[in-house]
Amino acid sequence: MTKDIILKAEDIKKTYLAGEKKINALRGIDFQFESDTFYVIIGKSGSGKSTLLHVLSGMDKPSEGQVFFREKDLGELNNKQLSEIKRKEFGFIFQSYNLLPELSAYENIILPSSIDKRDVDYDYLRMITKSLDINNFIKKYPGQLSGGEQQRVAIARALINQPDIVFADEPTGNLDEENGNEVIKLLIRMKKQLNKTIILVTHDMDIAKRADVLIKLKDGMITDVKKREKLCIKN
Ligand SMILES: Nc1ncnc2c1ncn2[C@@H]1O[C@H](COP(=O)(O)OP(=O)(O)OP(=O)(O)O)[C@@H](O)[C@H]1O
Repeated sequence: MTKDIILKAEDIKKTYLAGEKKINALRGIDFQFESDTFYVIIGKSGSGKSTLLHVLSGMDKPSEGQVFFREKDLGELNNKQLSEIKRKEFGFIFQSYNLLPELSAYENIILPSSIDKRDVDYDYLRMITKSLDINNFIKKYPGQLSGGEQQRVAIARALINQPDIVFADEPTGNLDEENGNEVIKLLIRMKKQLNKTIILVTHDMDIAKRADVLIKLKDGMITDVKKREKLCIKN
């Protein structure tokens, strides 16, 4: 079965200026991301992983090259159109969870819908909170939750608007091994259940082994791409 191309990077370059010095964080990235696939981007510190995730997700602009979400060139969109895509079609998960401490888990989860003044789809909400096993602490506040529980709430929040793509930047970076594994298991389960594309950045080789497609970055360039058949590991 052929899958849709959902996101496309064409000759992406990103240069930062640090004083007089030019840093070539991305040096020509070409890649097509398909729907319903778990991508892991791996590489050493400074190889450009976070920069690539930021550019792919419209959080930052490339210095050169184009990013297409479906047929739309993100660089051609105005701020309003871009924020709409980021709110409705993309979900974000960060290492630091980024939950609002004064809101309960439930209020944090539905926040993206409230911001958009959208009705919450309660059947969908029930399905994701059940799958992520959140219901027994849904009324608690982030300060009352463990790191793993907070990250599960953050995953539910990233999924509430039923995005096509979830971008995750080191989502297990603040978790111990057991909770980190649980979060990855849940992300993979949500991907299968909801047919999402996940693009995840990590240093962790154990997570990398679970990717459908593993992308290796070195010095701002893709040096290797491995598909699951070749990874030969089952989830
Ligand atoms: N805002 C910035 N200003 C200047 N240089 C930057 C900026 N952001 C990143 N860089 C530089 O760009 C290069 C790539 O950084 P990036 O954060 O994308 O790497 P990374 O692979 O995600 O690293 P890590 O695994 O440590 O998070 C590095 O040399 C970094 O120092």
